Amino acid sequence: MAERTPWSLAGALRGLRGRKTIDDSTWEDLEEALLVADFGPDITEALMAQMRAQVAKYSTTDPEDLNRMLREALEERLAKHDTTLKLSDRPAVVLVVGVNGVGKTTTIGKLAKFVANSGRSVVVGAADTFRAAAVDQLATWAERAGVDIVRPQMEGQDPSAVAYQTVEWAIAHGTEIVIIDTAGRLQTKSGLMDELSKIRRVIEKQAPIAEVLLVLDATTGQNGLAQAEAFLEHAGVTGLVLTKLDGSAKGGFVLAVQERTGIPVKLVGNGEGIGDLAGFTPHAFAAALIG
Ligand SMILES: Nc1nc2c(ncn2[C@@H]2O[C@H](COP(=O)(O)OP(=O)(O)OP(=O)(O)O)[C@@H](O)[C@H]2O)c(=O)[nH]1
Repeated sequence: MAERTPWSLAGALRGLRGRKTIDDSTWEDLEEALLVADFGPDITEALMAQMRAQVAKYSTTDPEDLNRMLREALEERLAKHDTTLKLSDRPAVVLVVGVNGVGKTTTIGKLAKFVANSGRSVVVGAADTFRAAAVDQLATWAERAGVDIVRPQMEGQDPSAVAYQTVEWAIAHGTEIVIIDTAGRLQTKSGLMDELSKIRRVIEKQAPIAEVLLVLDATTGQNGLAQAEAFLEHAGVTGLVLTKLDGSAKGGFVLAVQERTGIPVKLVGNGEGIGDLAGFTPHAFAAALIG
């Protein structure tokens, strides 16, 4: 993550760092940079208070000190959650959920490749039977990633049946990792949540669920989070995936979303290519954020 990113605060902080001393305009610029980056008012206020207190405590006037303190404060807050993917079960079943268009299918393709690259066998399950095109799209990604796929046996098959068959297939073939795609939208919210809980129940008849990953589009920032509320309330989410960070100026959203939901960010999507997915490391992210 060393390259320049649109979500880095480095540009916004350049003016601040270019000054000889910390003054009133430093604080104004810092506050604006934090708000523009979508940290949200609460975190912005807390960070501002923390930085003012630290600057006073160490009686520094050097903007470089402030920059370093900010990076350390962000890293400390980002590291409050365990951001590692838990894939030690065999099979390790990963359920991927989220509203349509956020990048679910793309993320599954990238994740399949990411896991396969580390030498583990993978099968993906096309349990988004709601849209026929979704199955074909997932099949294309599975092929690119060089992993197996279990498709519905007929159009519109019960998604939980596909999820069940995928896990069954993995157990029969000794496949280590199972990644299941789910529909983003049904007619009603309760229909969607009933379907998800049914998928969970049938999977758990055969294997525990290792991770439920909620995919969020970083370009929509905190507004997009509202759309995902039902998943957060009912889907048993264990980790967040932030997609489209490459096209987003909202680097602060990463911290905001983690603090607001209490759920760790486990993966970050940085582009449309199959290699554009990275695990989430607070130290590296804080460094890239501050620049
Ligand atoms: N720039 C960028 N684009 C992304 C990223 N992830 C996904 N996309 C794009 O976002 C669009 C939607 O991605 P999909 O994977 O089809 O989203 P989905 O959530 O599966 O959508 P449905 O299949 O409609 O439910 C596609 O054009 C992807 O190429 C990312 O990390 N960066």
